[in-house]
Amino acid sequence: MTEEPVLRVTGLRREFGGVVAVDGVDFEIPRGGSLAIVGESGSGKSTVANMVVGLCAPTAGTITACGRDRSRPARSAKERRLRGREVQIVFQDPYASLDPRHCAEQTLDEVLRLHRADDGKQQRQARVAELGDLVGLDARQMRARPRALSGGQRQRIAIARALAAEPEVIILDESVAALDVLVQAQVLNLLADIRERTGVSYLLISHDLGVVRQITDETVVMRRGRIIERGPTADVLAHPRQPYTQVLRDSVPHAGWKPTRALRALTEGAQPS
Ligand SMILES: Nc1ncnc2c1ncn2[C@@H]1O[C@H](COP(=O)(O)OP(=O)(O)OP(=O)(O)O)[C@@H](O)[C@H]1O
Repeated sequence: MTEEPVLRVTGLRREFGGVVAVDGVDFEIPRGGSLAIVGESGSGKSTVANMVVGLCAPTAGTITACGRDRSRPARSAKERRLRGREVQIVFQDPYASLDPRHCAEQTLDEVLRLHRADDGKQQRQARVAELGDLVGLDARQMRARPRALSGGQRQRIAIARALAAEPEVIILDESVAALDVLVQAQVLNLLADIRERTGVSYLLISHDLGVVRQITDETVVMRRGRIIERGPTADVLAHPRQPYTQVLRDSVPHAGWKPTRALRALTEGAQPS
């Protein structure tokens, strides 16, 4: 018997007024797996992420995490807590999502109070130290306010905060997009290492195929709210079947990069040939 996927999404749809942002999206992530959603700006990636984590309700379709349905808003604080142990999200800008008055220790302690209510102060302190170690923050950094830390260090706190709830799935919504290349590489290594050590699954939202290549097993490509291509990440990147995916791949900026005619056609709404 095959194991139940940790996350399954079927027929997902979201409308905003007259705009269909997401239309008939299906995918699943096996336990410990890592799936990327790629696509140009406005293709519906973040709307899918927000529906999975529960920030936005689907117009239609189902979302199941750890075998439990989460397609409709949670009806109680207990249900919200339970869902928080299934799926967490890390956004692009940790500065906006971290409380500027709290150091990492306080931020993590707050999550532990919520999700490990039976633990005493000492157990929580030990767990906070463990989480700091896991994301590579030293004692000084754990006691500093967010504004005294670098972007990479702040993003490590955001990752530790997501891990504190011991979720089965972490959504990484452009989580390394704002970091410079060197720090981005360090955080990507860290994420790969965490997956190996904890068995957590990732749903990675990214427009950067270089990032996708490094930490995902499978990729789906979205265009105008629909999935147009899917497969193992290495195959999708090496042998894209859709012209759109080819254009996405070929337009990854590098030294001396100039937009191709196909990319210009795409951004102007025409079908690339
Ligand atoms: N709250 C909202 N109200 C109205 N329209 C929305 C809302 N959120 C998203 N949309 C629309 O839904 C579509 C998909 O947006 P979404 O943010 O999911 O795309 P994306 O692929 O994540 O883009 P980006 O990479 O730029 O973040 C867009 O046309 C967007 O304008």
